[in-house]
This record gives sequence, structure tokens and C-alpha cells, in this order.
Amino acid sequence: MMYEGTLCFVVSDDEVLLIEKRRGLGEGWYNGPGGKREAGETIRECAIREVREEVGIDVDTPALSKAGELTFRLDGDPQIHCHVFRTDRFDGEPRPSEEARPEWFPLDEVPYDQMWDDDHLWLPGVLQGRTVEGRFDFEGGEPLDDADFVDHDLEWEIAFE
Ligand SMILES: Nc1[nH]c(=O)nc2c1ncn2[C@H]1C[C@H](O)[C@@H](COP(=O)(O)OP(=O)(O)OP(=O)(O)O)O1
Repeated sequence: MMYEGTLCFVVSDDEVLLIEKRRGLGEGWYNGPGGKREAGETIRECAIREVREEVGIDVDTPALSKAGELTFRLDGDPQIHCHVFRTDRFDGEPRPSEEARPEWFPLDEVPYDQMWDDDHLWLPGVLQGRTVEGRFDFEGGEPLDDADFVDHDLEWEIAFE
């Protein structure tokens, strides 16, 4: 079953706010804050809620913009349709939660070796302000974070909305 999810990248002063994920899919790896869309909320509302829950800051400003749509497939079946957002504005101070430990990284020191195997392919462009649509194929059975990343397809400069 495929579900909708979000990832949000806050970029400020040549640094990006990542989380070390403390539980669930991708535990122990760095990523942007994000998670599953809940019934009754829009994708944008999901991104804002997940950032608030995971690191305690507010990204609900006009600067929050859509940067990507990524489909993660496992053994040929779409698993997650992930909407990527980017912003350079936020209110509050990042704080850790049960789910996530926030950490700022200089844009040229993003820890791709401690992230999902596909991230180095699309995240650099997103951090530069580009837009992307991508499909990523994993093989080897559940869970997705134990599977092997085997193939992908990317298209840049996508007009969202
Ligand atoms: N290949 C991949 N590359 C990537 O960068 N992020 C991925 C990814 N595959 C999944 N993700 C992200 C998207 C989404 O934000 C997150 C999926 O985690 P989920 O929210 O589904 O799991 P959780 O166990 O965290 O559940 P909730 O926090 O309860 O929503 O992992």
C-alpha cells in the first residue's frame, strides 16, 4: 500500500537543518523532518505539523515551497509518494523530540554517507533551490530501509502548483 509523506528542508545562513531519526523507517540516519500524511490534512499541513512535532519550530510562512515529488518503490511496488518542501524562514529554536535529534549542517558538509542511498542524487539540487521529480527503486523485501537501492529516474525544473 502506498502512502503520502513529506520531507522538509530548512536552509538558513548556508546551513541545513537535518534530524537524526531516532525511530521508525530510516532510524539512525539523517534526513529532513517529515512523515506520513494524516486523514483530513493537506500535504503542506502535513509538512508543517511534522516539523513542529519533530523539532518544535514553525515553518508555516509563504517561503515554504514545494521542491520535489519522489516515489519510492520496493520490488516494483510504489511504497511512499514523498513531497519535498524547502524554506529559508522559520520561527522558534529547534529542539529534540522522541523521534528526532535536530542538527545544523553547513551546505557543503551534508552527511550523505549517513543518509538514504538516493539522497545524494537529488538533495544537493533541492538545497540549491531546484525542483525535482524522481522515482527510486529498491529491491530485497521489507523493510524499505534494509532493501538495496538499485535504480532511479530524475527530472529537474518541475513546475509545482
Ligand atoms: N529513500 C528515501 N530517501 C529519503 O530521503 N527519505 C525517505 C526515503 N524513504 C523514505 N523516506 C522518508 C520519507 C518519510 O518522511 C519518512 C518515512 O517515514 P514514515 O513517516 O513513513 O515513518 P515513521 O516511522 O517515521 O512514521 P511516522 O513518523 O509515524 O509518520 O522517510
